[in-house]
Amino acid sequence: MPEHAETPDSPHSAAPVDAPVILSNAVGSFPWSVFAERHPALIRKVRDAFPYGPEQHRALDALLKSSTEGVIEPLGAQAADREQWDAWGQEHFGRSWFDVPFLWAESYWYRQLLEAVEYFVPGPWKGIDPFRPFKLAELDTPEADEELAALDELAKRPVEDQEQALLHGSLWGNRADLGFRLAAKEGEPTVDSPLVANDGESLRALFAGGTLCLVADNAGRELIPDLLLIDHLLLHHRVGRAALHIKPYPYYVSDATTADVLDALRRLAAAKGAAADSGHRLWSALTDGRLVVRAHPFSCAPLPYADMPDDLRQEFAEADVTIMKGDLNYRRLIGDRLWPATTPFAVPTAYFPGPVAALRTLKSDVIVGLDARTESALVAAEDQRWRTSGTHALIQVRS
Ligand SMILES: O=P(O)(O)OC[C@@]1(O)O[C@H](CO)[C@@H](O)[C@@H]1O
Repeated sequence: MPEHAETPDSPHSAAPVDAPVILSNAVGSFPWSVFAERHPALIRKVRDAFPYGPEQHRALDALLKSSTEGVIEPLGAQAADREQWDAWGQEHFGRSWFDVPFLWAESYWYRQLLEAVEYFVPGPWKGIDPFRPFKLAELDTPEADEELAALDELAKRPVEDQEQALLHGSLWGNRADLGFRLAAKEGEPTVDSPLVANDGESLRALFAGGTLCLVADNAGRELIPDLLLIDHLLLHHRVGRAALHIKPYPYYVSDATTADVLDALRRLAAAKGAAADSGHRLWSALTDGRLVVRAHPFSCAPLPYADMPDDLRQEFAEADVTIMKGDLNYRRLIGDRLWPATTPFAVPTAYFPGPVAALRTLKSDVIVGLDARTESALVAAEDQRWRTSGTHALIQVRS
């Protein structure tokens, strides 16, 4: 068993339980680097982006110290979601951040970051998203302009080709979330390599005029292609209705919230040509209810989807297909465990209440559904770096 994993299962987990849960305590491992390197860099970035007062700086200092060399503390008694977090994992309080499940620890770290900047505290900073400047900056780049302008050419191609291109746009839009970029070396990642698993055709076969749930990941240059894909599917009656699941509050740096959806829609509507047309159609779809935005509290839970509450389970059960975007949703979908990479995708997703697809670039150790040849070729070329480099991607489906 790898050093940074443990077999005892979380008391919450209803998922198959054979594979060890990932921890962060092996120095030099990917999860270790998130706590030891990525989080301190993120705190620096957030401090630089806002003129926070002395109390907030002190709280950020305390979080940095606790999460690198201290232990996990409960939320303050005044926090409205304290009971919720106790229920989600009070057994982890008092332990080192590195010694509890990586998924739980990372989620709770983001909750504590919001506490430090007073995001939930009544007062002037309430509701100020510490990541918003970075998300907005992404929408205002020459690359974003080019991507939107390319839609005019795409609109001239056959509808099938458009769908294929928009699906891949949504997939590769996941490549560079801000947390990832904080860790990546200059210029990385750049290549769209062949997919390591590609169930794209099976996914497209599930677009049969019913309901799509798209569980979004990052704002900015990932959310825009997600919205363009939804617009295309609605326009061509490939789906009749879409539910876009976003986060109820800022999370994992660049994860999309309602405010980010609105920024993306405004960005589209203010563009020219086909991009603006999409923006206006999406606006109408929201107005007439063909597109709904959902911000379920479980979207920010530190747990796998195997533990989802009944109302969410019901919603996914009623969809023709649920698309899970991104790396974190993948970890939550299959469980943040060191599965053998050749485990069939259908095994850890067997609990999911309806057809489910993952669109993900590979940015953490977790993976299933590879054929043995693909895994050997990746290992021969890159040792284990392919798991976390963000240069590989997959589409996996369980119908
Ligand atoms: O979910 P996303 O945006 O694709 O990726 C999130 C991520 O950058 O954050 C986690 C580590 O901090 C990993 O799951 C992954 O590397």
